[in-house]
Amino acid sequence: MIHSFHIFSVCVIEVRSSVCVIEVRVDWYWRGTCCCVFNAVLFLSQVRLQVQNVDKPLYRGTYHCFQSIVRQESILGLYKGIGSPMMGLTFINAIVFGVQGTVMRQLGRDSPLNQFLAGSAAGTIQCVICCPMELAKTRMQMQGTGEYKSTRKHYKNSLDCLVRIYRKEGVWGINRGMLTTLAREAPAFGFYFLTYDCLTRSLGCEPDDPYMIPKLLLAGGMSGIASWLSTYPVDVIKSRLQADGVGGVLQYNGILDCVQQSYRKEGWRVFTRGLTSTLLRAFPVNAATFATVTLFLMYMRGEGEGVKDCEPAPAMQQPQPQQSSL
Ligand SMILES: NC(=[NH2+])NCCC[C@H](N)C(=O)O
Repeated sequence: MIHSFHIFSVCVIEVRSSVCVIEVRVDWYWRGTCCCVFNAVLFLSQVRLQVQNVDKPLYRGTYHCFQSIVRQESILGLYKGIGSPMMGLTFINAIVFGVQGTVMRQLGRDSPLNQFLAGSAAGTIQCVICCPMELAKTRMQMQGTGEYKSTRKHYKNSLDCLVRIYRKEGVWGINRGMLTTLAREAPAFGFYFLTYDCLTRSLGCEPDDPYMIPKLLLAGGMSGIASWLSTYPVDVIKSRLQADGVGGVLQYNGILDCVQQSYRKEGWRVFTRGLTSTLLRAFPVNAATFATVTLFLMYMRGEGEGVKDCEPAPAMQQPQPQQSSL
């Protein structure tokens, strides 16, 4: 059910205050499952490499990380922490594309600055879900490894993790890392939509173009990579702050202390830890996400098959009220 919800979220677009949903074909169910599993497995190596203790490193790189996890925690170890993204991504994607479209309509003019501002607004609002979701994911992924071995069975699952943190630390506790999440997501989503808008315009993604879908996939994948590269160092600090305390001992006294300790111990390279697996994941996941949403919006604008006389619009332009017929 959660897998279909995941694809459902990419198809649920807020259009003119009415939510329209297209039929989700069965084969998209399995694409959603693969997308979520691919997402979670690469998210796992990203966090493990970002947070591991440099004095006693467990992993030498992305591939060694996969090998070690399969050998020490079985193939199921790769799916640690999959629960929270499976639940959270449903609502995050729906919020992101709904808010971005609404803000673009409010801003009126489709310009690069407005694309960046609308994306930043979407990235800021979705942090309400993204921060607790990534806190649970990070803690589930880190428990039972390295110096966290003693916490092997501390949390039963992602929901149990959030409930325990809430009972012990209240609302502040489940929003640990919110400042760094906002510092990462607001600019990242601005670049996410700005890059996609610029690339789809320069590639000329027109409905009657035989290469439209490959161009949409390329533009979406590059937008995901550009957005992660834009604020990746902030993501490393966020992961370290959210993992802090899993073994019971708090290592950092806040964001600045985490930055200073990390840089002092490991140099500037610390801010690229886990970047390979992040970029390996960012391209296909965002290629699929943006292509699906764009094709859906084209369908809603009546630019689909057989409709040739309409004026091609920017890829992410929302349909006019009279076109939203669902
Ligand atoms: N932190 C970011 N780069 N956010 C923008 C991309 C978000 C996208 N849902 C992904 O997970 O790749």
